[in-house]
Amino acid sequence: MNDIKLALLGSEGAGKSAVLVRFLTRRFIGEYASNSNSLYRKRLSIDGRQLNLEIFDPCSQGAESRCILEEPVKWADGFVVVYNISDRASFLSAKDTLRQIREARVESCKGEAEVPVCLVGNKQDLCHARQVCEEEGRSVAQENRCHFQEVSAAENYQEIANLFTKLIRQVMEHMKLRADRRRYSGSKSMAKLINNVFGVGNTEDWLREHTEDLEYDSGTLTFTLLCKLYTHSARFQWQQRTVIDMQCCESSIVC
Ligand SMILES: Nc1nc2c(ncn2[C@@H]2O[C@H](COP(=O)(O)OP(=O)(O)OP(=O)(O)O)[C@@H](O)[C@H]2O)c(=O)[nH]1
Repeated sequence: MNDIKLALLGSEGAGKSAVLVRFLTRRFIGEYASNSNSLYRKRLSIDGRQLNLEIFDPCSQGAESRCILEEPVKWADGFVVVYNISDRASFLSAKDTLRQIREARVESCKGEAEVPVCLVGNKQDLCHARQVCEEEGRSVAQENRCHFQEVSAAENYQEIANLFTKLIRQVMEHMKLRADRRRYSGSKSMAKLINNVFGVGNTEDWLREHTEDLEYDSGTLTFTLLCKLYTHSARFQWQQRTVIDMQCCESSIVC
């Protein structure tokens, strides 16, 4: 089962808790306690996959608020940044939060800035008092390469459910991409190791020549690769049993 961690960020009163509670319960509750950080847990199924969802709703008041960005930015796999369309200051603060997420990710995740984020303009029902036009929100989202959605936690459940579903899908793809990248670099290191230790110039030919007993396990897309490594010169025989992911092995053969 996948664990997915999301964080809601935004200035005080933007409607973070309202948006989140709408998603979790389908209800709009007028007032929320806002003097403490909250962590919500929910199990759900998306595209047939069971997920453990954790959503952090930080308190944006008092002393705790000063450090909220540092922790969620490292902890979360994806972000919902909320502003209030009838409060320009909350929009400017959301812009700044997007910038801080990008910068913090670059620092803490070795250049991996592309964490999934959704910018949300809340309180769409207050459009008579609008201070931020929809186009502005969309363009800031484009600049930051994130998804954008205007919603009203007070009036609409479906848009909020859709935006969370979209974000969770994006997070799952992002996690898969990162795992593939790790596997690929792992397989490259393995090929390098074989080259260094055994002086084999072309890993692809070498693997073909020296690999026996491939045992496929189609269910998990893994197989056991039983390598028998023979030195050229003499009777010295190596046996090494390594479980390698199918994709990993394919990329090691390619490289
Ligand atoms: N009209 C309208 N009011 C909303 C909407 N969403 C939230 N509110 C109201 O805005 C106020 C603040 O909402 P919260 O969800 O507590 O905002 P928050 O961002 O979690 O605030 P903090 O916890 O203080 O950071 C509450 O009075 C909500 O009832 C909305 O979509 N429309």
